[in-house]
Parts: sequence; structure tokens; C-alpha cells
Amino acid sequence: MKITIFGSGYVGLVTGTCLAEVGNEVLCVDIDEQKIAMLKQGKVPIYEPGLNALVQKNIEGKRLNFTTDVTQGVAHGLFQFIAVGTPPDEDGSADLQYVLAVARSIGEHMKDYRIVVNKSTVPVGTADKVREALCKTLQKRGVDLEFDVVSNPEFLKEGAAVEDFMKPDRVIIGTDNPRTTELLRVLYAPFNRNHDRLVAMDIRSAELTKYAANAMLATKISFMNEMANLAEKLGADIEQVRLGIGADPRIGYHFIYPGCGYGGSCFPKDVKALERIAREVDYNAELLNAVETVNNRQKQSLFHKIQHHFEGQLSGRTIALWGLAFKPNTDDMREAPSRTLMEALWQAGARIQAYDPVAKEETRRIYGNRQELILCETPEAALQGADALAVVTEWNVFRSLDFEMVKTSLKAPVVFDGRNLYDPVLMASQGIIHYSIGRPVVTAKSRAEISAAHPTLSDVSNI
Ligand SMILES: NC(=O)c1ccc[n+]([C@@H]2O[C@H](COP(=O)([O-])OP(=O)(O)OC[C@H]3O[C@@H](n4cnc5c(N)ncnc54)[C@H](O)[C@@H]3O)[C@@H](O)[C@H]2O)c1
Ligand SMILES: O=c1ccn([C@@H]2O[C@H](COP(=O)(O)OP(=O)(O)O[C@H]3O[C@H](CO)[C@@H](O)[C@H](O)[C@H]3O)[C@@H](O)[C@H]2O)c(=O)[nH]1
Repeated sequence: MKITIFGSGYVGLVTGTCLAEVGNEVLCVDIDEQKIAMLKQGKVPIYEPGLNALVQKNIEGKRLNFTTDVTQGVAHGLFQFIAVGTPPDEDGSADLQYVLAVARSIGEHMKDYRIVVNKSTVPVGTADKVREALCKTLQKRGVDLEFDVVSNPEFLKEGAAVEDFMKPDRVIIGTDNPRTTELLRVLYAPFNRNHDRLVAMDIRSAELTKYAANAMLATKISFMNEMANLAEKLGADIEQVRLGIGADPRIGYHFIYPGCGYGGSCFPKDVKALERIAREVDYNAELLNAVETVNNRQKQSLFHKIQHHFEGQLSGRTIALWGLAFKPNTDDMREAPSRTLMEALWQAGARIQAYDPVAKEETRRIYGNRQELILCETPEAALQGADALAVVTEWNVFRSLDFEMVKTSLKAPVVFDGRNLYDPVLMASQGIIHYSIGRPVVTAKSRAEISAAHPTLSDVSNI
């Protein structure tokens, strides 16, 4: 099949590449000339595991092409996918200017029937706006052409985007035309071989499904962070609680990791946008409001712990920071909890020595060269001479801590563990002061008690 994708970002590029991989002829259109020039050479502008090789392979196979030429794009595909950004407007609602600009472009250039498939995350009712924009543009041209508008929200996760697209949990198709549903069923058949994952529904329900999924996941995380804060005050251990509740299949183990808040280009923006959607129909979405409030507070939690430990004296201190990206396996820094922490530390007069396996360039692009931010080449370098270590992103490379390195490199052995990567008891046995999320801080006094309660720990420390 011939497919055009507008927008070559995380969603558009992954969608286009995976559709080409299964044998379709895909043309990706973007307004960013630099991005298209890179992609034409097989260079992927984002870090996404597995994507580079797949892009190169499909360019070589001549199934994947890139252009900035809208006319060519509209002429190419029966399917015209919209995968452009829907960033938050000033009031938090989704900004539809890029989606509607694509709709108008399609209207300006189409010569016969087209299926416009919206993959961007958009408020309920956007398909009507897309249809209206297309109709108006066609009217201006004085032509009467048929088209369909489909809602096909995307559920891929950054860092696992290719895998998620190739093996989706579900493919949501919102249409008002059964024939179009069948055409999309054929398009998605290669991703459906194991079992039918296609869920067809009306357009508005499809649009809401995307927000509902993200809001539900964000709610789980904020709920766990709320429990973690309570656990801290009550002397309980949230990791034990997590295991205890996750065992119930109605709750499950997924997406209940407490931490230093959710970030990324989706949850923060989509929870906010859904709140705005609710407000427009005179509904006060109190739960969504709370999810956002809890998350904003959680993003400050590491800073408050650091401030408390240093008794408010952060001026002149250096904090080593491990992990900058909003989650592992991406270089995406949008709404990353590391940014909230760095900005609060700078405000308090501290410097940062940071290490991230891939987000260094993106961090430099955002913050530029500044004295209070040293971007290091290795985790070890970030520790050198720092007053404490803060771990913000759970990259694999941070999971097994070299205790000796931490003790010899830092001025004092203090670790702020924003993702509960380390065992508090083991850390205490190593003489490391360890603050984590929703777990008791193990002090010198309790260390002695712990050693008595865990006689085998000395064996572990000798490994
Ligand atoms: N990033 C994710 O993990 C993810 C997952 C699911 C859904 N979504 C949603 O998908 C949409 C796209 O997200 P993204 O992260 O891929 O965005 P992105 O910012 O990475 O990419 C958007 C691309 O669209 C291009 N663009 C803007 N206007 C254009 C136009 N008129 N014609 C052609 N290209 C144009 C931009 O230059 C940019 O390259 C958003 O609505 C987002 O909420 C994102
Ligand atoms: O138990 C958890 C799981 C995640 N997070 C955080 O939540 C954020 C988002 O993580 P994740 O959902 O893995 O990444 P995204 O790439 O933002 O993907 C989400 O947003 C996409 C865009 O809409 C959707 O397509 C995906 O289904 C949805 O998972 C990150 O900061 C994580 O650290 C937690 O704090 N605890």
C-alpha cells in the first residue's frame, strides 16, 4: 500500500518505518528541512533502540522515502497519516495548529479519494475539525472530492517504540465508515498475526481512549507516589507495599513504581489537556487535577530531601546527577524530572555534575554551556569531588552500584535514590547514607539494628 506520514518525530518516524518494514511504500513528510536532510542520509535524529538499522534497511529497500514537498506527499498515499505534535497551549489545552495545517495541506493538494488517519493525540471532536478544515479548503478550490477521517491513536512508549509498534497491545480504529475500517484492518494485518488486536469504534470514543489510557497510567503512578509519601511518614516501606498490592491481578505489577515523578512528552501534557477538555463541557475533573498536583509535588521530592540533608546550605555544593532523560533508553528531555531538580538546585546555588548515557547533547541544547552544569563522559567522572549523588533515571548501567567508587569519589557517601534502585539495608551496611522514595532512611543507629537483624549482610559486603 502507498502511505504518506506527516510528521517525522517519534510517532511519525516509527510508524512510517514499521509500515515500510512490512512491505508498504512509505513517504514521510516534515516541514523541518534539516531533519529531512538527515533522514534522507539514513541518519535518525532521535535515540530510539532499533530504529536506526530499520530506517537504513528500508531506505535501501526503497520502501521508505523522505520529503519536505507537501504536494508530493499528498499525491503519494491513499492513507495520509497525521503524526505531528499537539503541544500544550498556554492554558494547557492541546494546540491543534499543526494538525489543522496538515489537514489544509491535504485539502489544497488532493486530486482523488484520501483516507486521513490521525495518529496525533487530540481532543475529542478534532476529527470534525479536520473534516471541516479539509472541506473548506476543497470548497475554496471549487472541487468536490471524497475523503474519510479516521482516529487511530498511537500507544507506543519511547525507548521501546519499535517493539511496541510491531507488537501492539491493540490497534484502535475510530471511523464512521465500515469500508474504511476494513481497509485499515488490511493495513494493520501484518501486526495482527498472533491474534486480532484491532478494536473498531466510533471516532469520539477512539479520541477519548488515548487520553483515558494515559490518564489511567498517570493516575497509577501518582497514586503510588502518594502512598510512598505516606509510607515515609508512617515508617513503612513502599517497595514492600508495591509487591504486596501488585500480587493482586486486579492491580498488577506494571506501572506502580514510585519515583521522582512522571515526565516525558505525553503524561504531563495529556493529563492537563484532558482536564481542559472536561472543563469545556462544564465538568470539573477533580481526579485528574489531583494526579497532576501530586506529580508536580513529587518532582520536587529529591530536591527537598537534598535540601533537608544539607540543612538548607546548598550554595557552593556540587551534586552528582545520574540520568537526565525522562526515562531510560531515550534522549528525550521533555518534562524530565531531572530538569526540575537541576533548576531547583541551581536556584539554591548548587552546581551539577551530570552523566546520562545518551541525553548529554539534548541537555546541552536545552541549557547551553553554563558554569553550574558539567556534563560528564562517565558515571565515575560525575561523582568526582561531589557532595552527594542523586539518581534520577533508572538506566541499566546505574543498577549495580560500585560502593567503593561512590565512597572514594564523593566527599561524603550520600546517595539520593529517586528510583529506588538500591537496597537500603545493603547501602547502610556499606556505610552509605541512602535516601530513597517511600522507604525509611537508614541511619547509623538503625544500621546497627539492621546488622543484628541481617547477620548475612557482612557476607554480601565482602563480595
Ligand atoms: N512521543 C511519544 O511517545 C508519543 C506516543 C504516542 C502518541 N504521541 C502523540 O503523537 C504526536 C506526535 O508526537 P511526537 O513525539 O512524534 O512529536 P515530535 O515533536 O517528535 O514530532 C512532530 C514532527 O511533526 C513535524 N511537523 C510539524 N508540523 C508539520 C507539518 N505541517 N507537516 C509535516 N510535519 C510537521 C515537526 O517538524 C516534527 O518533526 C503528539 O500528538 C503526541 O502526543 C506521542
Ligand atoms: O511505574 C512507573 C512507570 C513509569 N513512570 C514514569 O512515567 C513516565 C512515562 O513513562 P512511559 O509511559 O514508560 O513513557 P512514555 O514514552 O511517555 O509513554 C507513555 O506516553 C505515550 C505517549 O502518549 C503513550 O503512547 C504510552 O503508551 C505511555 O506509556 C516516565 O517519566 C517514567 O519514569 C513511573 O514513574 N513509574
